[in-house]
Parts: sequence; C-alpha cells; structure tokens
Amino acid sequence: MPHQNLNTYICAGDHPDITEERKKATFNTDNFAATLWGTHEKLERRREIAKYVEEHPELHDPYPTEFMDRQESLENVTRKTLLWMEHAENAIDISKQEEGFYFGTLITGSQGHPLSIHLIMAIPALMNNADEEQLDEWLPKAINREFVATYSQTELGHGTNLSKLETTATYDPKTEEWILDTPTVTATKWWPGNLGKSANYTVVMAQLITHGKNYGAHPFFVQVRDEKTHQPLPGVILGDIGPKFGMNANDNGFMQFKKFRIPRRTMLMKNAQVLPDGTYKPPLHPKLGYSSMIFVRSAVVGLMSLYLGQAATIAIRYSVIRRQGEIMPNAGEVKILDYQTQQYRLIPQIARAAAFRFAGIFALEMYNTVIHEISKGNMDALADLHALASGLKAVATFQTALGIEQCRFACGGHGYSLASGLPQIYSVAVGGCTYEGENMVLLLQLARYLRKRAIEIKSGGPKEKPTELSEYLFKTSAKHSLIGTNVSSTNFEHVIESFEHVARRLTLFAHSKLEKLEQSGMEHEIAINQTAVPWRRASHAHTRVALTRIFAHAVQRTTDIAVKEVLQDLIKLYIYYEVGECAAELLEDGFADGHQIEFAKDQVLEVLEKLRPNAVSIVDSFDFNDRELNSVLGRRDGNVYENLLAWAKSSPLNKHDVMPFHHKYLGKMMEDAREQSKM
Ligand SMILES: CC/C=C\C/C=C\C/C=C\C/C=C\C/C=C\C/C=C\C=C\C(=O)SCCNC(=O)CCNC(=O)[C@H](O)C(C)(C)COP(=O)(O)OP(=O)(O)OC[C@H]1O[C@@H](n2cnc3c(N)ncnc32)[C@H](O)[C@@H]1OP(=O)(O)O
Ligand SMILES: Cc1cc2nc3c(=O)[nH]c(=O)nc-3n(C[C@H](O)[C@H](O)[C@H](O)COP(=O)(O)OP(=O)(O)OC[C@H]3O[C@@H](n4cnc5c(N)ncnc54)[C@H](O)[C@@H]3O)c2cc1C
Repeated sequence: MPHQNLNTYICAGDHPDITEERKKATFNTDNFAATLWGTHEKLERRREIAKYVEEHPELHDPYPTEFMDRQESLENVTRKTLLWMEHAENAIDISKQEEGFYFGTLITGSQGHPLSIHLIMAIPALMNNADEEQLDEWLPKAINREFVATYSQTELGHGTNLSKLETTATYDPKTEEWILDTPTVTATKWWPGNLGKSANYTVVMAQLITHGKNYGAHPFFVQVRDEKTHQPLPGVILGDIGPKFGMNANDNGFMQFKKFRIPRRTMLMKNAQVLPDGTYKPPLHPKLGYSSMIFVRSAVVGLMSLYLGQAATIAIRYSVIRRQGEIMPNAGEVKILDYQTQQYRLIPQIARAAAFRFAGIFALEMYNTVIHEISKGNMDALADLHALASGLKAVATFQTALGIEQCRFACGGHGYSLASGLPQIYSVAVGGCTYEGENMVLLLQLARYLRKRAIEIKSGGPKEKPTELSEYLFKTSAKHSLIGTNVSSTNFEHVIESFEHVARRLTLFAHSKLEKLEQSGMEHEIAINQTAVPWRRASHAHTRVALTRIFAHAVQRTTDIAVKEVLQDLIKLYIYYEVGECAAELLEDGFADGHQIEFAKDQVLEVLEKLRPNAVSIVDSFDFNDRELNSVLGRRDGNVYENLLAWAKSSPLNKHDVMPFHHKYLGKMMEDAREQSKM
C-alpha cells in the first residue's frame, strides 16, 4: 500500500457537525488569532509559511513517523532539517526568530531534530558566555552551521546540583591547556540533546581547577568529533543514551573525557577568565554563567502554551464530531462536548493555554531587557528574572502536562492511539517538568527569593523598589476576601487581590515556621528543608499571581471588542478555576468563606456554558494547521472515522494479511491442538 501523509488522507468536505460549530462563533477567528500571534501580518506570515511547506512535498514525511524505528526517525528528521535550512531563504525572513522556529516546527515535527540544542542552547550559551574575540571566531560559524554544537552539563550522578558536577577542567600553565577528565562513572555527561550522534562541538560545564584550587563549574567550548570523519576525537567517548519516554528523534547522548587536552582559550571568557599563567579572574556575578538556562526557562513557558493549545484543539474538535449517549432520552446521541463534565475537563485548558501564551511573551521580553542591562554592567534585575522564570517554567510545564493528559482522557479510547497525536504531545511536553531545572527545585529557587522578601516585610519594607509583580507582597490585605461581593463580568481585581493575599500569607507562614525552627536551635539549612513544602506552596501561589496579572493586562490591552469579550470569558474561567484550585488556602485562615468558594464554582460552570458555543472557534484561533497537529482526531475538517481507518491501514503490520511468522507459532499451535484433539 502506498504510504500517505496524514494531511493527504481522505477529505470529503468538512464534517457537518464541525461546520455547525463554526457558524456559532461570536467573534472573528482571524482577529482572535492575530491577538494571540501578535498582529494580522504575523498571522498572515504563518499561513504563507504553512502554505509553502504544503506545496513542497520533499519537506514532508514519506509516511507517518509513528511507524518508523529510531534510526529511520533520525535519518528522516536529519534529511528534513537540511531541507529546512536550504528552503529557509525562500520561505521565511531569516532575521525573524519566530518565523525560523515555526518553519522548522512544521518541517521537523515535535520529537526533536539534529539542530535542536545547537539553536536553543548552544548559540545562546555562546552569546552569554563567550568574550568578543571568541564570539567573532565561533558565532558566525555556529550560525552558518559549520559545526553542530550542543550543551553538556548534566552528568549520570548530578543534574540539579551543579556545584557537585564531577567533570574537571584542570589548567596546565606549561602548555597553556586545559585537561578535561571524567574521573568516575557518575561524572559521565548524560542527556545532552544531539550529543549522541549529531553534534561535533559542545559547551561543557566542568569544575575549573587552576593552581590546585577549584573555582566551581564553568563553561568550555569543546570540539569532540573530527570535522571530516565525524569520529569521536581520541580521548573522547561518545554515544546515544537509548530510547526515552519521548523526543526519540533526538539523540540525547553520553560522553566521557580521558585526560583530553584543549587550548586555554576554549574556556568561555566573557564572565570569568583564566590568564596564561593560570590566574583566575572571577565574574561580576557568580551566576552569570547560568543565563542561557534562564533563556530556555523563559522560552519554555510560551512553548507550553503551544503544546496545551494543540492538545485542546485536538480534543475539542473531536468532541464535537464524537456522539455518544443521550442527555434527553430518545432525543438522539449528543456531541460529547455537550456534557458538562467534558466542558469542565477541556475548556479550562484553552484558558490556561492563553494564559501561558501571554506569560511566555512577558518572560522573554523581561529576559531580553535584563540581558541588555547586564551587558551594560547592571546586574540588579537578574535575581528577579531568575525567580520569575523559575516559577513560570515550573507551573506552566506541570499544568500543561496535566492538561494534555486531561485532553487525552477526554478522547476516550481513540486518545490512547498514536493516531490522536496526544501521546506524542504529552511525552514531549512532560519532559519540560524535568529539563532545564527540575520543577520542584525551581520552585525552591523562587522560594529563596520570597524568603528575602519576607525578611524585608518583617523589617519594615523593601530594601529596593520592588518589581511590578512583587510589590503586592509589601501591601496589607483587606480583612476579608471580596470574591463574589463586587461582581462584574470584566473586572477580576478583587479575585486577583485574594490570590495576592494567599501568596503573601503563605510566604509569611513559611517564613515564620522557618524562624520558629531556627529559634528552637535547628540549623538554618535543616530548617529550610523542614519547611520546603510550605515554601513550595508559597512559590506556586506567587506564580499564580504573576500569571493572572499578566493575563489581565493582556486582556485589557485587546482592542477588538468581540475578541476582548471572549478573552474576558476565558480569563473569568481561568481565574475562578484557580479559586477552586486554591480553595483550601483561601479558607484556612478564614479570608474567604464557603459561600465565596461556591460562588466561584458557579461562575466556572456559568462561563463554561457561555464559552461552549465558541469552543471550536477559539481553538481554530490558535491557528494550528493539520501538519502541526499531526492528529487524525484533531483534523480541521472533522473527518475522523474514515481517516482513522486509513491511518490503521497504512500501518506496516498491514502490509501482510498473514504475518510471515504466523505458521511458525500461532498457526502451528492451533494446528497441533486440532491434531491432538483428533487423537
Ligand atoms: C530558531 C530556534 C530559536 C529559538 C528557539 C526558541 C525557543 C525554543 C523553546 C524552548 C525549548 C524547546 C525545547 C526543549 C527541548 C528539549 C530540552 C532541551 C534542552 C535541555 C537542556 C538542559 O536541561 S541543560 C541542563 C539544565 N540544568 C539545570 O537547569 C540544572 C538546575 N540547577 C540549577 O540551576 C542550579 O544548580 C540551582 C539553581 C538549582 C542551584 O544552584 P547553586 O549554584 O547550588 O545555587 P544555590 O546555592 O541554590 O543558589 C545560589 C544563588 O544563586 C542564585 N541563582 C541560582 N541560579 C541562578 C540563575 N540561573 N540566575 C541567577 N541567579 C541564580 C540563587 O537564587 C541564589 O541566590 P541567593 O541570592 O538566594 O543566594
Ligand atoms: C528530555 C530531556 C532533555 C535534556 N536535555 C539536556 C541537555 O541538552 N543538556 C543537559 O546538560 N541536560 C539535559 N537534560 C538533563 C536535565 O537538565 C536534568 O535531568 C534536570 O536538570 C534534572 O536533573 P536530574 O536528572 O539530576 O534530577 P535530580 O536532581 O536527581 O532530581 C530527582 C529528584 O530529586 C529532587 N531534588 C533534587 N535536588 C533537590 C533539592 N535540592 N531540593 C529538593 N529536591 C531535590 C527533584 O525534585 C526530583 O524529584 C535533559 C533532560 C531531559 C529529560
């Protein structure tokens, strides 16, 4: 059977049930899409880029990647990555990062590609850590793809605790070289994306030792494979770490160094330097070397909005063509989206996807501003950025993973099939809970920041002008929550103020618990660990405030009246759903009462009913095309059943009516049994 691409399957006109939904929209989907993607021009560019990809079959998969083994996947995605680069000049404005990212995603899919870490981490790491001379040497080559680089930090034995990384870089002033070494098995670099087979250069984080003194983990830029033969260089052992939960088109790798010598100037020297005689010059700020991690953490927030938005699109479109059961006896089977439980499962995911979209834009803008300030020598906002990016990354990835699973559950049995696209989205998105800083650890980093604010509150006020998103910590709350007393369908200030109360209270609560433990004689570090769960709660609560404030500003700024109305419904859902999420925390100090929580729950159900007719049009406004969604259930035209059948028929197993080994095993078993029964 000829292999077909998902997008070229049977298309017999749109399914009437999905057309009926689209007719109900109270707003213009293009106007909403332009709000989400920035402007009408940007939206138009997305569509032109998508059309370009559709019109070039060489950019497509020869058959669904779900049916490929790992080697086929790697070869297929590597082939397509090269074509992505070749076609880029014709298809996109290469000076615009978002166009490059979108074009690349349409071509390479979501499971990784050989330039993933080169683009996402290695180039940002060079930009943040290389001095001007080093940048002049390496950056043009990196952009020109004269080498493929990755970012090697995590080891078998340590990922989170960077201070205990074991890989060493020992300076030899006689030869002006570093000696890279992997002293133990646990020091083996493990996880770096594309390190296994694709990359030939890498940023390596290693303990810098000079004149016998260890100055901690520092970045080095290291060639690890021969540029012509691509063989690992003598003294470097490399390999792929094997199949993973997801991202299997990415060759995450392992690496060991055997007293491998590299020149002094391979140490990235923008922040710290080592002179030829081995003298160490420290950076202006000890954590400047971690900036590229902050970049990815900020970018991941927006990325989660895409994953959650895609999953919600699939599940909502499917829920209006799937009919199962009756609400009114003998009135006919209903669309499953008409069940209140289905709406409660799915529509809040759209609201969260919108919240993460706006928060992602905010985080990247803040990152760019802070990095610009750092380039002028001003480090003041680095701690604020680290705290905010840590909290947003942790909450967005966690809620996205849960949300995608809800979408999958909501599709019943078909959600379990890879044809739905949902397991693939989940397996990639959930990695975000771990990579680039494990979520719990990041929430505890934000807690360090909140602890400092708590000390300032206790000593009379902020030492410096607080940021827009932390100044609420220094205000006093009303005596009682105003939830439900000042009802307006467009102003949720009183609810956000209640979230602020919760975050402030939980911060002070964790702090006072900590103080009590310390006063009882407990060592500070032990007391920190004994209060980690309360601190985690405070961090989550603080991030809720940031997410709702950023979302509310975005809604306020929206100019299209019909779109603004839908966004107001979405933020209402988002905010009252969050009240349910933190009901215990609102109730436990008597700030809110049971009636107010009940009121919020009613608001959720009320706004769900209002949003229901717009649901398909809202997910249409995310403007994902069928290639991006890679889902039979989420097809824009709603023609799910005939295409599920076509997808199954294209499975390699169905090349044979009888499996070649059938007669050797099952056939023989049944034949033998029949023979025996005759005896
Ligand atoms: C064309 C395409 C272009 C662009 C693409 C655009 C978008 C792409 C979008 C997204 C990516 C897509 C897909 C991703 C796919 C796959 C994953 C890819 C890559 C994954 C890479 C990795 O995972 S790399 C490894 C990451 N590892 C970590 O994150 C380790 C986590 N650990 C740490 O960060 C630290 O060790 C720690 C913070 C936990 C502790 O550090 P430590 O040194 O021990 O510090 P502490 O003692 O706890 O704290 C000391 C003070 O330092 C402050 N601090 C800590 N970190 C920072 C920081 N980063 N910046 C500033 N300050 C920091 C901390 O707050 C303490 O301050 P105090 O004042 O309180 O003392
Ligand atoms: C898909 C994927 C891609 C990756 N890509 C790269 C890459 O390109 N380059 C790279 O260098 N690395 C990469 N990594 C590695 C990743 O950065 C680490 O896995 C991550 O930083 C977590 O570290 P860990 O695995 O050591 O987990 P651990 O730190 O061992 O965490 C295990 C558990 O211990 C808890 N824990 C650890 N420390 C603390 C603490 N101080 N307080 C409280 N709890 C704690 C955590 O919360 C977690 O529950 C990737 C990982 C994945 C999954």
